[in-house]
Amino acid sequence: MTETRRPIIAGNWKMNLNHLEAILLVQKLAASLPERTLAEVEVVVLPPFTALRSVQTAIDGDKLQLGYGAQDVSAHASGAYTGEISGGMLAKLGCTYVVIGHSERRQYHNEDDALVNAKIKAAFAAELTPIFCVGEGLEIREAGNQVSHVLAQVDAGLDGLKAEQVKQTVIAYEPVWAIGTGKTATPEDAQEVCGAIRARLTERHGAEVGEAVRIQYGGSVKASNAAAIMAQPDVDGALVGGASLDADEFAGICRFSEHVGR
Ligand SMILES: O=C[C@H](O)COP(=O)(O)O
Repeated sequence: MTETRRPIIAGNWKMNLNHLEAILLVQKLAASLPERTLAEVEVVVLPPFTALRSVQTAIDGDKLQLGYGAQDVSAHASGAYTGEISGGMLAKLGCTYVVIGHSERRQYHNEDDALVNAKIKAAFAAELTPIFCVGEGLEIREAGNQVSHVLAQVDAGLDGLKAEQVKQTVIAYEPVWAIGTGKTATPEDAQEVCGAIRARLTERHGAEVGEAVRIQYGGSVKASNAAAIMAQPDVDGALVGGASLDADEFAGICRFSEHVGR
């Protein structure tokens, strides 16, 4: 990370917590975060759709300094798409962010790069900020092709976007083999790919965009390893799964700078 990009730590709760449990977690998290952390770091929670209204009420009601968003969005604006949730619905709930292209959506729902691109465009149409996920599977990593694989995902996902939209996008690099497995990429592994993503953004969209985009690392991030990952120059945040369900652990990740003496 650098001083010019504000770190963003986002907790992807995945399919966990009902709306009552969600309120408790948000309140406990807010109580665990000191002012200094909240001034330095953008802290975001990404609950299931069913908890969004309750999380909105808790955050607005107590004026908590937390951002929030959803874990997916439809590529369509409205209509006969049973079970889907539109960007407009999320915006109306006060969401700032929406996760798009998470590897679990790609794997279990066959989401391809074209659909991811359409969803990113749908998010912008609703004035939501995408947290756009990319990452390689184990076979690709073992073959040493992680950089080219991820850059192809980045190019496809951002295809047709204006430079201003790319600049606003948060990109989450999540090596699939490190998600929920306890295997964390080394800080150098994370930097290799995040640095390549930034170089590609600079090449395609100009230096201003490349310098501005925030790139997160995701995959078994914990309070104990967050500081080393965040110390990498092109890593500006973390997309946290399992550890975001525990307020103390997630707050520990958000407080990463205390471990590097900043
Ligand atoms: O969205 C979050 C990632 O999939 C990481 O999940 P994890 O922290 O449980 O490995």
